Amino acid sequence: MLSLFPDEFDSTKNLLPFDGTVLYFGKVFSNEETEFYYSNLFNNIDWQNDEALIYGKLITTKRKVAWYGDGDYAYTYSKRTKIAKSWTPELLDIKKKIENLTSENFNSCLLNLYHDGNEGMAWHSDSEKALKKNGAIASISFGAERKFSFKHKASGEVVSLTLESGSLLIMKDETQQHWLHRLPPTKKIFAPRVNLTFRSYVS
Ligand SMILES: O=C(O)CCC(=O)C(=O)O
Ligand SMILES: [Fe+2]
Repeated sequence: MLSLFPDEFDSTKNLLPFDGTVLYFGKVFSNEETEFYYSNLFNNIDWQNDEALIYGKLITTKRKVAWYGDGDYAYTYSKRTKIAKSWTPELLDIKKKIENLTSENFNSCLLNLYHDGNEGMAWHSDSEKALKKNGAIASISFGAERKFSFKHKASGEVVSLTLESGSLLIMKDETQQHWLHRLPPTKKIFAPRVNLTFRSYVS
């Protein structure tokens, strides 16, 4: 499609055809902010190797993760429990900006560090019981551009887009009930990507 404004995205247009809402805002941070947050988060976040229990075996992933929030939430993910750390000033600034842009509120953030295209995230939905039902999840990307896909659980229909550095994506309404999402691995990307998913937990 030909567009006069190829860098602008209609953040009111739902990318999903049914059963949920996904809005892509494109780049919402300036190039300077994007560079600043990328290196700040890369260097200062308390990154941990993710651990998952898969068929009873403890697996350590190459991708690194961190969890920050308002309170010391205990968060169970892949059957491992983690306690949220207190916000850094930069994470709070990002959270405020995203809350203003989306008119949503978030109380925690799961961060992912993908060192290169070999690392990704398999099909899943973010629908743990502790998450607010049908609450919005805001996904912010800094660093390498990566493809991101949704797959409808019943029909198998797939919707894909590219997540740019400095961009914001929102998943809300029944999205997590009806759609899986993933970050496919790729042989073509050699640079790291930092991803932040702001979420709302109920205690
Ligand atoms: O890295 C991404 O863009 C997605 C991460 C994700 O789906 C998650 O943390 O649940
Ligand atoms: Fe997810």
